[in-house]
Amino acid sequence: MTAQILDGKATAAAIKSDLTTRVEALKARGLTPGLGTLLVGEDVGSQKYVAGKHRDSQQIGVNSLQRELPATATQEEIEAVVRELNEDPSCTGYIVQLPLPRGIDTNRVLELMDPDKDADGLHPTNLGRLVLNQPGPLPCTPEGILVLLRRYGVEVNGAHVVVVGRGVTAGRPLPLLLTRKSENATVTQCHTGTRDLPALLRQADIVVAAAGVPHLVKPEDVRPGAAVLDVGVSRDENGKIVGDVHPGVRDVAGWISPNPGGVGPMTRAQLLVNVVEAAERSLG
Ligand SMILES: Nc1nc(=O)c2c([nH]1)NC[C@@H]1CN(c3ccc(C(=O)N[C@@H](CCC(=O)O)C(=O)O)cc3)C=[N+]21
Repeated sequence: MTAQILDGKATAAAIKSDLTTRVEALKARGLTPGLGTLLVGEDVGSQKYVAGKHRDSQQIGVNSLQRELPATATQEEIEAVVRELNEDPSCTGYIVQLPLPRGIDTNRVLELMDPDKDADGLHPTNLGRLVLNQPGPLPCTPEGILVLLRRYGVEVNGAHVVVVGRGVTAGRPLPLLLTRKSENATVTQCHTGTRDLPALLRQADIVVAAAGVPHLVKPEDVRPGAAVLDVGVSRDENGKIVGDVHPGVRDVAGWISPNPGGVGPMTRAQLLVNVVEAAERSLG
């Protein structure tokens, strides 16, 4: 069997086309949404993602506000930019690209953000809203994964989803989304402390690999016909992306998200959804 491709690039393009109409409507009401990014340091991967986010924004008519600080920036300098973005009315949503340099208190920076401008859905208030089933911006990678599964008709209701990884942007919030009544999945969360990962993977209808370990999920660990989503963004010595899913999984799985071209573009699309929705909410 060769897996059906969960095409994140095409799905993201469809989402962006829908958002273009909504941005035009906002502009007609006098509000042009603006996406801010704060990038601290010179990490090549982070620079690429941030550049991609601004390219996407421009495509749908959203303004870009790019803020950059050197890796040597202090806590106070970073917090000053966050305050500036909170107060700037032309910035309707923004993200602080993670990770921040060592020595910076990331949680203090994230808590300082205006939760209503939190385009990542990672502010403690918004993660709290998610736990409490209250409306708010959703974390982009988990929501992007759900939208991709929905678009390709992968059954989530009643499915056993095995999530590998417990990072704040993907692995930890994803089970919160999947176990809402509206999605109704059963989730097993695995991580580096999991005793027999292959045994759990083999039970999964859907595998989400978000551990950041190259080729962690092997073909022999995947149930034939399962859906496999690759969130991994490790890089090899040439700077090429290496996912958490072994390429051989393609011959076993029923659905697979390519990497690049799968979850990454969906993450970026959901970021724009959050920016547009925040702007819509601000107009009431
Ligand atoms: N505050 C914050 N929010 C994030 O959402 C966030 C973050 N920090 N830090 C780092 C991770 C990683 N991440 C990616 C986004 C898009 C692609 C993406 O679009 N990748 C392209 C390929 C890009 C390439 O080839 O280099 C693709 O998959 O097709 C990848 C990775 C967001 N992150």
